[in-house]
Amino acid sequence: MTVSSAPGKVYLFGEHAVVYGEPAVPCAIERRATVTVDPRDDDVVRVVAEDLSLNGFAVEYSGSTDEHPDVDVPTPLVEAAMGYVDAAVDQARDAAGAPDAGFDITVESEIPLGAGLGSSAAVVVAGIDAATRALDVELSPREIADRAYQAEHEVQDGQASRADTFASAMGGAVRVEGDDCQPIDAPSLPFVVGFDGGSGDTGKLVAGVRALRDRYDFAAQTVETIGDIVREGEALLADADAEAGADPDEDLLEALGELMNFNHGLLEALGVSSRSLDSLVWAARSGDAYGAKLTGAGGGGCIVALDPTPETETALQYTPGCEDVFRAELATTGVRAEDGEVRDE
Ligand SMILES: Nc1ncnc2c1ncn2[C@@H]1O[C@H](COP(=O)(O)OP(=O)(O)OP(=O)(O)O)[C@@H](O)[C@H]1O
Ligand SMILES: C[C@@](O)(CCO)CC(=O)[O-]
Ligand SMILES: [Mg+2]
Repeated sequence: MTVSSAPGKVYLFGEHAVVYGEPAVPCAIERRATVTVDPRDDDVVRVVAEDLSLNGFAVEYSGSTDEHPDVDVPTPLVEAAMGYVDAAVDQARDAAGAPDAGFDITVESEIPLGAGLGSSAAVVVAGIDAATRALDVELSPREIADRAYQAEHEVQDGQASRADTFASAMGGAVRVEGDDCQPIDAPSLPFVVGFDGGSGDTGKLVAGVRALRDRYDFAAQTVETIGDIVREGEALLADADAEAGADPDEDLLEALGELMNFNHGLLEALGVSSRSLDSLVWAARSGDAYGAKLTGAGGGGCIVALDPTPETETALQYTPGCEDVFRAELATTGVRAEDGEVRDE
C-alpha cells in the first residue's frame, strides 16, 4: 500500500491570465489531499472518494469509468466527477508502462472541491505519486508536476496552466509562465481564506474568459494587465529579498495588498467573480486586510486576503454567506509520501 499527500494552493496573483502565457504566483498551503493506493491482481480500478458527494450520494465505483458506477446518479455526472482521478491513473499506468494495472484507491481531502484552492491539482499530484510508487516507479516532484499538468489539461478540455499542479507538487511559492516553472523565495505571507460554501467549474470559467478575450481587444488587454500586476508583484518580492519564511514588513504587505485588490477588480471584469465572492472581498477589506481577491477559477468558493492580525478573520466570520474562515500557512513541502518511504532527491 502506498499513501501520498499533496497541498492545495492560493493565488497571490495571476489566475486565468496564466492560461494565456502571462506569469502567475500561486502559493501552496497547508491543506492537503491524501491518496491511498493498493495494487490489484486484475485491471479494475476501484475508487472511494467520500468527499465527492453528488446530489447527496457518495461515489464509489469499480472498473474505471468504462463500467457502470454503483450510484444512483447519471453516468455523465460521475464521469465528470471522476475525471481527475481517472486521468491520474492513466498517467501512472503510462509512467510505469503498465496499461492494465488495477488499483484500489481512496481519496481523502481537507481541500473544499471546486472552491479555488486547487483540490483537483492536489488529488491528481498525490494520486500520480501514490500510484506510480505502487508500481515501483519513483518520479521526481517536477516529473509528477508535469504529468499532473497533462492530466488537468486533458480533463479541462485543453484549458489548463501548469500553475496549480506545479505549486502542489513542489510546495512553497512558485512562479509559472507558460512552460517555465520555478520555485521562488517568499516571506511567510499572512493569508486569510474566506469560503462562501460554493464552487465553480474551472473548465467552464476558463472557457468564459477565453470567449471574452477572443471577442474584445480590451478583454485581451485586461488579461495582459493582470500579467503586468504579477510582474510588479514579483519585483516587490524580489526587492524585499526576504528569506523564505521570514516575517514580511508592513510596506511589502501594503504594496502586495494593493496589487491583489487591482487583480480582483480585473478578474471581476472578466466575469469570474460572484456576488458572494465580492461580498467576502469587501468584508475582508473592511476588516482591515491589506488586500483581498478571489483565488483560483472563481464563480464561487474562496477569497484570499492578507492580514497578520485577527481582524479580517473576525470580519469574515460575521459576514452573511461566509461558511468558513481560516488562516492558510504556506506549505513548504509539496507532494510527499505518507507511508514512511523517503524520496531520493
Ligand atoms: N476529495 C476529492 N475526491 C475526489 N475527487 C476530487 C476531490 N477533490 C477534488 N476532486 C476533483 O476535482 C474537481 C474539482 O476541481 P476544480 O478544478 O473544478 O476545482 P478546484 O481545483 O478545487 O479549484 P481551482 O481549480 O479553481 O483551484 C472535483 O469535481 C473532482 O473531480
Ligand atoms: C483559472 C486557472 O488559472 C486556475 C485555477 O485554479 C486555471 C489554470 O491555471 O489551469
Ligand atoms: Mg482545479
